[in-house]
Amino acid sequence: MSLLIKNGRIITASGDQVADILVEGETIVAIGRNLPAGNARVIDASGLLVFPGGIDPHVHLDMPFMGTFSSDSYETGTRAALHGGTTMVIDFILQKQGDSLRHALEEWSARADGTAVGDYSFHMAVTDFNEETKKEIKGFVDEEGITSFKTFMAYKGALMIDDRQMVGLMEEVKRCGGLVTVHATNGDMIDYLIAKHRAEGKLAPLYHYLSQPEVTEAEASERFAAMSRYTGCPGYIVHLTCEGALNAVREAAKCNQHVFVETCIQYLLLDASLYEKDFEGAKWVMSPPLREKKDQETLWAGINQGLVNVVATDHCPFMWEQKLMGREDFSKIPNGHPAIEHRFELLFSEGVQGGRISLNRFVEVACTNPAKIFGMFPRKGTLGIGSDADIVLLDPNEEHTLSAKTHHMNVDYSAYEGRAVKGKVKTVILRGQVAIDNGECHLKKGYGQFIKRSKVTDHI
Ligand SMILES: NC(=O)NCCC(=O)O
Ligand SMILES: [Zn+2]
Ligand SMILES: [Zn+2]
Repeated sequence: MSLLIKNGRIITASGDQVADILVEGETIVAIGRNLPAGNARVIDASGLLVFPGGIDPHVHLDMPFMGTFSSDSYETGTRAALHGGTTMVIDFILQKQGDSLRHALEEWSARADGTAVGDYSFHMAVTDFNEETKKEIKGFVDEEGITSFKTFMAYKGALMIDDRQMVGLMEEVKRCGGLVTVHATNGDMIDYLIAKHRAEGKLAPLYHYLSQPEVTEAEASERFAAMSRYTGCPGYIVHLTCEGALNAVREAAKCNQHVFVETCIQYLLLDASLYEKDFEGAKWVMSPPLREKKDQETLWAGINQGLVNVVATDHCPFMWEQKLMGREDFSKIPNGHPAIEHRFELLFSEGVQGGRISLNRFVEVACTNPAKIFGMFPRKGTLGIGSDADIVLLDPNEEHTLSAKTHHMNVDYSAYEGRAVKGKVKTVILRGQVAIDNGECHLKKGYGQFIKRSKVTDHI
């Protein structure tokens, strides 16, 4: 099937032009003025912005975590993502401590294969690095197209690895041509503070926040950057939230290191005052927690300074019933919040319409950098001849309000209830197929493809 998208304002990380895009099958074959339609279905994009499909490289779908599962499946999560202009996500496989990486891959593939509506890939989370795990890394990079390895410096006793394992993993990942990503907070310090608050009977969601002060993130980010510098392994810090942690990266950048930074939409827009709402604060219990207004300013500036490379979501939704598991004890509230559907529009509304970032910068952090850093560019993350036809048409002037009553995520509350947004995704195309049009999804469960990624050494 052919598609001709006519007269849209096409925005890439470096371009801005009014033109047409011709799609044949799954691929963009021409971009120019007054392209002939031939037999193609014509989509009029006059007055609309035309972006590459959004890529959210940090989501948790159907994930076993804290005694329950995140509530969006690959079907509901990727469909909701498409509604909001995100055509591809990268999820996390979690190795069980004492078990193999391969086994975890099989378990995750069984949940995702044939169910995703949008495209997806996996990061491999290494929670137990040993001689056996070490032997598996090369096969993931060379054969599976899974080239990024996630680590946790927190969640002590569950997912956390120590520095000995981190350095060993980094050496092996560098040798194989991959990238190590990290949840960078000091797990021992947090473990101590959680125990202290519980012993003092301080059990409300507010104490989740007070158990993870800024210093826990700044210290771990600095330590991670030092280990990345020593081993020469490219690093990527996920969900960075605060000034102290970004300053650690600023120092690392002076050494010309590859330490990439991701923040998430919630850390740009929401702040820790939400934890003062008694148990309702559980809606925003996530790790790291929301921070202060001054951190939001630092993160927006970090985007413009090129220090913050990616804006993701860390989408990890739980039903209110699941959040109630921590009614009597903040440490039992499943960590995470729902956002996969809203990242693209919120970043456009608050970032571009709010005058904080340019249109090109918007595309860079929401589409292009995730594709480049994770080895999918230029197939994904841009609008170019030969790229996958993953295309978003957005009306910059349409205003709407976010609500659990209208969202498509499988979760019964909205972390952004009542929030006004200026800019609405109207049409989404995924690999040449119209996925979303006027609020309706036209793709079936199983259309989403697993996307193999290239070695990091091929593109850094
Ligand atoms: N972030 C969060 O609170 N939940 C998901 C797991 C993680 O990314 O740490
Ligand atoms: Zn994390
Ligand atoms: Zn996460």
